[in-house]
Amino acid sequence: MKGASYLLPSVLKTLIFPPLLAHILLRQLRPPLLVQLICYWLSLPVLYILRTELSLYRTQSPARRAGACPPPNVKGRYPLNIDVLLDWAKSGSEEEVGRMMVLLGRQYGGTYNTRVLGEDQVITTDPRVIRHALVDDFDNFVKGQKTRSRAQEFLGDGIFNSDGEKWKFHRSLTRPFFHPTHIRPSLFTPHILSSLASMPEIGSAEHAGPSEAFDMQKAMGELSLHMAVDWLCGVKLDEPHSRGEEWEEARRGVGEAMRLAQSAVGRRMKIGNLWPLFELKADPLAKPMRTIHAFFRPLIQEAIDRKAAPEVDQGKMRLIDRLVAATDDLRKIEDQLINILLAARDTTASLLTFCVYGLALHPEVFDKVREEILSTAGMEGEINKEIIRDCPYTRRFINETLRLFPPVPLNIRRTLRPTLLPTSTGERMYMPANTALVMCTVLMQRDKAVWGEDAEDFRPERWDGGEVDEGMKGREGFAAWNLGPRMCLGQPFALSATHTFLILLVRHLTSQSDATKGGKGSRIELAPDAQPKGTRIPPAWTGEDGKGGDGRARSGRDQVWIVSDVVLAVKGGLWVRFVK
Ligand code: HEM
Repeated sequence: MKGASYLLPSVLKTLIFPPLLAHILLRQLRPPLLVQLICYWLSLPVLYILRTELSLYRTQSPARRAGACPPPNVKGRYPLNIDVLLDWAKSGSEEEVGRMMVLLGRQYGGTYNTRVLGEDQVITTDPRVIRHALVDDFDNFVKGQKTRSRAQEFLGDGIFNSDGEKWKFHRSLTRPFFHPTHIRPSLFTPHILSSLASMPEIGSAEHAGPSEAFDMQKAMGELSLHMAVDWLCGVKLDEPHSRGEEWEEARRGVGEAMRLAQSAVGRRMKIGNLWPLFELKADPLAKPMRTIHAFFRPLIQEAIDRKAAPEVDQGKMRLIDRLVAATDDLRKIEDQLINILLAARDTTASLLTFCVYGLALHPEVFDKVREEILSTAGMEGEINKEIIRDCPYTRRFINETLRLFPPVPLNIRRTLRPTLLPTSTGERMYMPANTALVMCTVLMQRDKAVWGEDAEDFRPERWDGGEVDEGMKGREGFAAWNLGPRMCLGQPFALSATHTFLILLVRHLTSQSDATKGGKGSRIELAPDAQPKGTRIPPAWTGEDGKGGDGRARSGRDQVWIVSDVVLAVKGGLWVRFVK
């Protein structure tokens, strides 16, 4: 049975062992059956509490010996913090979970232990702690066997799902292909132009007044899939092909199949060790994985045939060719392609979506971006790296979007050995071995203690000051690309694609704040009226006057409902329209 190696010990420990122990103890006393049954039942919570207290003691004494303290434990109203778990489960959206984390953070500081059901789970928004885990004590903080086993059928042993030597192998194999020489704006331009042409109004001929509203998030998801598959495999998804019916079906379904596989793995992560019990009836990964294999396998075969051909056109070399040249292991090649498609698609789609959101929400920022782009890139002509380099304000705009809306809002690691966490308050916190650390990048990047009183404001100007060229790698409190040896490899891809997209989009648009300045073109507006039922932002979050509310939605600044659905996304889609 899948996952049995984790499920069985868990079931034994939590459900079988306590009544068994009670049975052995009661054997001599022979109480009436009803008393026996009550004792069996009570044995479950009693043993749970005893184990919890023991593990607490085991953490506190080494912490004291090391001159440190354990992270403060959340003190719920009910034993084992069941109320925290219930609040967590009850809260209808990620926004509410985020708010709970903010509230817990206010009470317990930047690093605390939820200890739900007696299990250590340290949550942090402290930049020092995050830096320690991702950079300074990198070898000790791993993805771990538990995470790996939950994603094994989907990600295999690929870069995302491996640690140690395997991870090093994958990283060094693919790293050269992420060099900016393999990533040119011209690679993205045809896909972006075709995406823009399919948008209402931009695609149509002369049109006055507001256009039909459409879901920009969906459009960005499709665009990112097309760009990533082309870069990985050299295949244009909308071009005719001769790979047969089965591949055609896989081509149409691969985006959705990736989404389903990701959400099945995400669900396993949330459920924990007992996930196999929830998959007894059906394997949620079976169907999506069939589509994903049917998509990639013929492409790998084509790359193998290309390898055998006498002359390979270097200009047309793609990552798939590099993988095929480096190994004969088809499973490894496929794992790596799936991992990188996963890494590239939703993250880029999320960044592009929130860039459009930021432009629509902040007309004055839009006008600055537009002015810079038009004075550097003009209204037409090819886009190249020099043009992108000469758009520093646009880069600041992208950084600010990544700060407030990081596509990967949190990251999880597990300790191999005990460690001392250096915190921003100067205190050192003891973390035992085999303990999960949840790093909430999104909360750290919105934290006033880290970014100042205006942390919740969208202000690209905060990135002024010469650091931009270094990609803000060392900026304390910014980890949208991750930090340290596992830092995102795809940064040049995502940035080049996003700059190219912004340049091409802005060429179609006029000034947002002053129509008289703009000339031809449209403005882009959010279309809350088109938002599907049940996905509009609740009024209590934004407040009557659109300011303040109850503290959620960046204290009422946001006008859409933001959720963390594997990556950061807008609930129900980002509905916008172009207005002449
Ligand atoms: C805005 C877009 C993107 C953001 C914000 C982003 C962010 C991240 C983050 C936070 C990680 C660390 C994940 C972890 O530790 O579990 C990561 C890893 C990674 N990213 Fe990205 N990413 C983006 C786009 C891309 C793209 C376009 C590609 C490929 C074309 C890519 C390839 C990778 C790879 C291969 C890794 C794994 C690195 C490793 O474990 O050594 N990313 N990315």
